Amino acid sequence: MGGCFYVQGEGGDVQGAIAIQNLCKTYRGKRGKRVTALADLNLQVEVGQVFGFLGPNGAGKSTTIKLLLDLIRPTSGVCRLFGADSRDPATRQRIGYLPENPSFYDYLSAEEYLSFVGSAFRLDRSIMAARKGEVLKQLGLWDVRKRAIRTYSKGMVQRLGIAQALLHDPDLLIFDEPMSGLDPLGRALVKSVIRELRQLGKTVFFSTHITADVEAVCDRVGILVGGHLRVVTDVNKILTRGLQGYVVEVITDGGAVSIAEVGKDDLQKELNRFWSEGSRIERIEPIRPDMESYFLSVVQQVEAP
Ligand SMILES: Nc1ncnc2c1ncn2[C@@H]1O[C@H](COP(=O)(O)OP(=O)(O)OP(=O)(O)O)[C@@H](O)[C@H]1O
Repeated sequence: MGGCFYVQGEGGDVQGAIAIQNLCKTYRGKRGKRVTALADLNLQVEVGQVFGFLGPNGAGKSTTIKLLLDLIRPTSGVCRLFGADSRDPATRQRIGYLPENPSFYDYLSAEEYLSFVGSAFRLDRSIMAARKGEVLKQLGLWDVRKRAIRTYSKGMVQRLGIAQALLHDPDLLIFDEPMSGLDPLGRALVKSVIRELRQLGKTVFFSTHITADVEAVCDRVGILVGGHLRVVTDVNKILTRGLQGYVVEVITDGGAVSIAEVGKDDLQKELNRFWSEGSRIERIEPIRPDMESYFLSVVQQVEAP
């Protein structure tokens, strides 16, 4: 098993929003058995990036996030948030956090719960009122704001989890599987919230095992497998490299639709042939590896004997 592969061409702020150095976490499992959840993690996330932390189940994603938030202690290593030690409680003021399985005081309404969160962050009364309205509307919870949380669906609870993370207008959002439990509408909503956060210059770090979500919203991706960070790269670099060929759809002289796969060096030759046969070119699409095939290839490399 090799080390982490940092793809060339990345620079930026030395401190960054997140800087993780030599982070290790070993749990004591059943009968004192040691479980190495994270092995020597080094990772930097720049200010303003949307970073997808991708990995299969049990890869160590939640462990990393809990370490970043000082909810658990590392076996060794350090995490820095905007240059400050993540164990410093003052860093919390700049972070919004969505846990993996959010659960709230469910006898409260969303509005009451957000007031509780706002007071924990010592938000000024008028700012709190304005922010509560903004995030409730942003997450589609305005109409149900006075209902007890226990009457909410799973997706509504998840969206409230994101609303409470945004309430104090933090600079860094750390979301543990933000799209989990959401229907397609909810997923689209959360993706648009993440894009809005990027436009505001916020940094978003979120864990997921859903490759399409990384493809849809992330600037950068880190792939974690079995506690080891395997790759950190720009999402665009994965999506634009490795052209394998083209799908060409043509309408023949006789009006029939024909779809052909053409090798990446044969496009011009094949187009000339179609034209000479009197066919009309309807569609040309490049065939490239998507995030899913890239992710699978990284995981399979690790699993290969
Ligand atoms: N409190 C704990 N005690 C013992 N082992 C633990 C504990 N928490 C996590 N682990 C183990 O550490 C490893 C990493 O778990 P972690 O929850 O960080 O992974 P994950 O990538 O978030 O997984 P998932 O996508 O399933 O949530 C797993 O083998 C898990 O069983």
